[in-house]
Amino acid sequence: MQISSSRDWCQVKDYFYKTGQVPEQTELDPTILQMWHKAKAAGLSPFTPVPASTQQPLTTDDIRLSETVFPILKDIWALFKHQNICTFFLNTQFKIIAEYQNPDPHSPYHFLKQGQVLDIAQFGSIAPSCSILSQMPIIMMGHQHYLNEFSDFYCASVPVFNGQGKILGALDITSYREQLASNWLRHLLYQGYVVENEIIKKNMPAQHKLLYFQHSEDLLKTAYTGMIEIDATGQIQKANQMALTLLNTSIDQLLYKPISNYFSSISTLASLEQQTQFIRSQDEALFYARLYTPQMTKKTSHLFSTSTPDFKDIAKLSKILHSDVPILITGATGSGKDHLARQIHEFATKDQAFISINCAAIPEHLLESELFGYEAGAFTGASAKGKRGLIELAHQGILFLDEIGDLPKHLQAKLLRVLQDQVFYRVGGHKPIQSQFKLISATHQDLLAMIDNHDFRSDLYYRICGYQIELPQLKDRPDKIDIFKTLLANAKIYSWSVNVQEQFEHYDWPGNIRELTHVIQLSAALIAHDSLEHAHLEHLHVPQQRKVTPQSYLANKPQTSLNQMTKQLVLDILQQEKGNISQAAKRLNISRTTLYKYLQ
Ligand SMILES: Nc1ncnc2c1ncn2[C@@H]1O[C@H](COP(=O)(O)OP(=O)(O)OP(=O)(O)O)[C@@H](O)[C@H]1O
Repeated sequence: MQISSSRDWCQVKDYFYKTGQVPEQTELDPTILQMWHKAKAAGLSPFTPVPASTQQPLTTDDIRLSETVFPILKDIWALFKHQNICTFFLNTQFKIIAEYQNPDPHSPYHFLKQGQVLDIAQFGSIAPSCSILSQMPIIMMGHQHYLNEFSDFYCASVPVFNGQGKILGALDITSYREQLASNWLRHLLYQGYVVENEIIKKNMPAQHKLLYFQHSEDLLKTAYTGMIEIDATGQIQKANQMALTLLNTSIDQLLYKPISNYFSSISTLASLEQQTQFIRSQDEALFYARLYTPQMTKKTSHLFSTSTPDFKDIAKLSKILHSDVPILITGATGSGKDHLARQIHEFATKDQAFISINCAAIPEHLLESELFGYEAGAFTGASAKGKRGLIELAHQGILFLDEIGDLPKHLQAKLLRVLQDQVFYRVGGHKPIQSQFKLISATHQDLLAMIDNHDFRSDLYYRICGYQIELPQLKDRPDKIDIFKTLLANAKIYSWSVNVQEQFEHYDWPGNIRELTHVIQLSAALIAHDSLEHAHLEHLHVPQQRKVTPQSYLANKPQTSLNQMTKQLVLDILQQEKGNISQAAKRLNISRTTLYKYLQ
């Protein structure tokens, strides 16, 4: 049967629903037909409505897999975003473990959210579940979806494997409008290879090696390379899909066999480590080949982390934020998370609101009303007029959630809903309020460990961590001398001795930039001229022979810890100011609160 219109399709589906068969000669991919059968067996009719979206938490395995998948979804989205697509990865339990799309509350893809399970019994035939079941790439157009509600959707999907024949899930591109899905499929096939190769490389034991081979030398280092993982005895442990195609074999035939069974001319594997050479397969095909011991990339527990954080490139971070990708800044206390968030804001959006809140600093019972606001009379002591919350105030601006790891669990759930729907309710309110903001979050805590301990929601983690930047300790920062000089200049110190710089370089700075700031402020308050000759950092550990003559204010004091030293300085200044806290704080160029902290 030639199906040309929507009406024809409705008739076909109706006939199928009544008889369990499609009219004779209907052109329908057998895999899709199989899915229709499954949907019907589960009690679905083409008229069954799409269920309301519900998200399940991600498991640790899901999180690890999405670590690899997420950057690839970002690339796919960047390439096809003008076609108004949504792209996602569905695991073998049919759960979306990562997605990328425009954060529009009215988007037709509102049900394609991370954590959503798209099982056949509720959603009928969709491309990625078809790919998972058939282990084949697929395009599903309009009415080929079993549910009529999906008849405007066009989708392409490819399966992704783990190098040992096991399917991990499917990459998908979905669009609400008719598009050239075959273009997507070509790109998805390429990205499917990228994911598979990454997974093989990431999970490879240190003593294993990777054989890359291809007919063309140009393809050897691309995603299209054949890749075989070999253990120390030369036995095959894994092979990617391209290797199977090139050798015209199946994974079962290849696994755990000696590599020499497949390549007759491999005499010494070691020579392939030096340079690219020709090797010959059993059926006499010639390949360019090279053996690699991949650099073990340091396994970080953080997702989407930049390998070399680009501190100077605030412009880049600002661009990322303005493409609606939320940024998560991690790093130890005092490493400059708050400072960086403000710099990102200042770079491009000075005239937009920057609303910041430290989730650890506000008592738990006040945090909800601070964030979400409240209606008049919402609770005892509430203002008669009600109050707008910070989320509302951040509309069209930036919301900075500092110490997000300290957000209580019930507020994590509430925040998640705002991030998903951009709509929230004030405490005691019933009117939905819209707020669209860019999100920067920061924490010194290991959120993945918190997820494992059920202290932080994995779905929220994914919402806030579109791009992660980890600020290292001050002592490890490549630009630490620049920071040192900037802070000295801020304190109007324009010259200093070599010794001062050495002290700076030898000390560990456990309190990071905050500690350095305080030390410099103290030094500035205590020096007579604007040159730091011997400084008040002198007590820090510096090789003995390089010390200058002790002339400083603290020269005769015994060596002690930085905190004790700072406290001593504060006490001395306080004494000189006859106990006047304000005067002492002013002279030390620190706040009264900071001064009190030193006195504790
Ligand atoms: N790149 C920088 N250049 C100059 N000063 C900086 C820089 N980064 C941070 N600072 C200064 O260091 C101090 C601590 O920085 P900040 O408050 O941003 O750290 P933090 O990581 O947010 O700390 P915490 O986790 O304790 O909140 C601030 O006084 C800040 O102005």
